[in-house]
Amino acid sequence: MTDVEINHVGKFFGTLRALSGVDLSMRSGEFLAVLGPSGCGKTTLLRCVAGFEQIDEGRIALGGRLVALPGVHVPPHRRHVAVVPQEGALFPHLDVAGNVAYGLGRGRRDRAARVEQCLELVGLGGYGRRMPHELSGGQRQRVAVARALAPRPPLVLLDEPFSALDAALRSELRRDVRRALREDGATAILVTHDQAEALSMADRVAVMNGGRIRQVGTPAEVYRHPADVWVAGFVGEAVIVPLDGEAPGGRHTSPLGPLTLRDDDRPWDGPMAAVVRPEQVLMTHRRTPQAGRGVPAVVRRVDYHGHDTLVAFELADGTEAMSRMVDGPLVDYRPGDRVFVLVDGAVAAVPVGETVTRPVPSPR
Ligand SMILES: Nc1ncnc2c1ncn2[C@@H]1O[C@H](COP(=O)(O)OP(=O)(O)OP(=O)(O)O)[C@@H](O)[C@H]1O
Repeated sequence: MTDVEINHVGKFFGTLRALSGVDLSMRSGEFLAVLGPSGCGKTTLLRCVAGFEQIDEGRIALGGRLVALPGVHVPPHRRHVAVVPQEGALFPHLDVAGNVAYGLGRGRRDRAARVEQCLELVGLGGYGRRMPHELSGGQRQRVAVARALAPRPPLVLLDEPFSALDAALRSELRRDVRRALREDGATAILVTHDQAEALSMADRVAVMNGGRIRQVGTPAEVYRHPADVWVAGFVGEAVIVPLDGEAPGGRHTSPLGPLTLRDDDRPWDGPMAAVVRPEQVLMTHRRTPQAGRGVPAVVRRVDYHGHDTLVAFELADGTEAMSRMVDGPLVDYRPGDRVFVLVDGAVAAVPVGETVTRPVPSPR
């Protein structure tokens, strides 16, 4: 296990600034997801931590040891870091056990036992004699994770390791990999553009855009208290409702009806907006007592997802928004239906501007 300190790291590719003032602090055993859209710099950040790229600004320390500083660069093999790439890249001529044993010293007495233990951690106990071409894509990724864990690296870096897999396999593998890392006590950084993956796996999520960290927090913090409108929209679906800018808290009127703001203590500087999550929008066909104050709307689109349904609707003033409801017999909406909507519970208030507004909290 190791702790990670990334201070004000900057990285250029020629004139392109790929990373800018990146600050991140992780405690030993923590699982951090770096979440951001394509091209935001997350792989570059991972490569700087692994030692595959040199940094131009700032510093990186792993386990209290300085490994990167402009002009100072500890090479990857001396950083004690394991990387699980997008597609496992197993050695095709070695069997599963040979792949997993690859990073273990030849003389290790517990070699075979450790290999089997790692295979069991990833749910592949007994697969040691199979060749990589005899495995499914998901099984190959599991072997890649087992291979990374085998030498007990203090830090494991995962670069979109599930992106090539189908949805059902992905969620199963996420759970198993999360458990394996936890049981092994590894500190881990996962890079992903998939918000569900980041929120479901990580202890904390660092949301990145344009080479900068926009917010760091627990999954619930970044979802419920996004730092700004951009983070709100990237981490889950959001209906953004401009606020009038008068009062710092309390109740606000909006096209969606009255809104109660959650972040009452938040400084109110510049234009602000409310972030309404679709699951907070209740929808009924009739004005029930619960939706007595409901606002009339017309259903425009219905996206059925099995476990839930996302209904897009339009208010009288043309505002478009969404309601998410758990699938059930009462969920029966069609485009053109006249309905009533109501926002249930408090909502976050966020600055509209593109600036970073929250300090990066330390995990300690
Ligand atoms: N070796 C390189 N040379 C020049 N530019 C690069 C290099 N590697 C990355 N970049 C650029 O740096 C920026 C960040 O790239 P990076 O791969 O870190 O993004 P990312 O968030 O991981 O994206 P993706 O999810 O698509 O992999 C991009 O604009 C990319 O084109």
